Amino acid sequence: MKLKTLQETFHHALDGDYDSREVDHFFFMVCEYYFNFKRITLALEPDYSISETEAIPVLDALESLKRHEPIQYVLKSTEFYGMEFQVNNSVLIPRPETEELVAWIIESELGQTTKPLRILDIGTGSGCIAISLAKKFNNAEVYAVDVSEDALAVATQNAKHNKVDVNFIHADILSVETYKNAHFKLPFDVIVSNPPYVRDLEKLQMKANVLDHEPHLALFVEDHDPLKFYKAITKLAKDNLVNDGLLFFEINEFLGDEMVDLLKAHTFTHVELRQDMFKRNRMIKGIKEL
Ligand SMILES: C[S@@+](CC[C@H](N)C(=O)[O-])C[C@H]1O[C@@H](n2cnc3c(N)ncnc32)[C@H](O)[C@@H]1O
Repeated sequence: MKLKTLQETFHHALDGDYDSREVDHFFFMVCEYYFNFKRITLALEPDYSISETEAIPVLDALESLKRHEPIQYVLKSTEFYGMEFQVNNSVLIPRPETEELVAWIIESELGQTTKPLRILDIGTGSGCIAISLAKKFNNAEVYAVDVSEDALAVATQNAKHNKVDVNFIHADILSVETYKNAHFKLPFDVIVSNPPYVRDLEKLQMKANVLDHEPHLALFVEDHDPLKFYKAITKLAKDNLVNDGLLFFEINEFLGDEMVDLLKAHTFTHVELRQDMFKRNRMIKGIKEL
C-alpha cells in the first residue's frame, strides 16, 4: 500500500471529527512511530509502499483515533520539557501549561542555587514535573506522591527511562494520616502540585478525547469544594517548607483570586499569579515566611 493511499484512508476516516491539518499531523506521528520515518520523507515520497503487514499497526492506530483516543495514548508516549514520557490511561497527558510551571520553578531564585534542595511534587501522575525538576536540579532530592498505584508505576518507568532518581510515594494527600506515615525527609525547599481542579460546570466544555479517555481521578473535583486539594496542600506546605521555601501550583484559570486569598490566609508572602501563553491565570507561587 502506498503511503499516500494510507494518508487518504486517514482523511476519509477522520475528517469531520478533526480538522484536516490535525489528521495529517496524526498520520505523520503514527508513521514516524511505527516506521521511524521523518516527516520530510513522508512528504517527499508519497509513492513509497509498505506491506500489508506493516500497515496493520497504523490501521489499528486509526481505529483508536476514530474512538477519539488521544494520540499520546495511541502511541503510548509524549514529550515534556524535552524528554520522552510514557503515558497510558492511568495518567494525565502532560500539558504545555505544566511545562510553563516547570520553567517558572527553574527560572526562580532556585535556578541559581548550588545548595542541596529537597523538592516534593504532589499528584505526580506521569512524573513529568518531578522528573523534569530532578533532571534540572542535580543538587535536589526529589519526592513525588500519588494516590494512584497505576500512575506511580508509569512515573517510576519514566524516571528510569530519563535516568533520574525520584522517591515515589503512595499516599492520599487528603488524609493527614497517610502523609504523616509517608517516608519523607523533612522539611522541603519547594512544594509543587498540579492537583485535580476541573469542576462539573467546566466538564460540559470538555472534548470527548479528554472526558472519555483521561483518568477522572486526575481531573475532577466536586463543585462544592473546588479548592479542597489546594487547601490540604497549602496547609501541608505551611507546616513542612523551610523558611523562605517556595510553593507552586497549577490552578483553575477561574479561581485565581480565591487562590491568592488562600495562600495569603496561610501567611505566604510575595504571592504571584502568572498567566500561561494563552493569557489565562494558570499558575501561582508563594513564599513561606515565619
Ligand atoms: C492533574 S493530575 C497531574 C498529573 C501530573 N502532575 C501533571 O502535571 O501532568 C493530578 C494527579 O493527582 C493525583 N491525585 C488525585 N487525588 C489524589 C490524592 N487524594 N492524593 C494524591 N494524589 C492524588 C491523580 O492520580 C493525578 O495523577
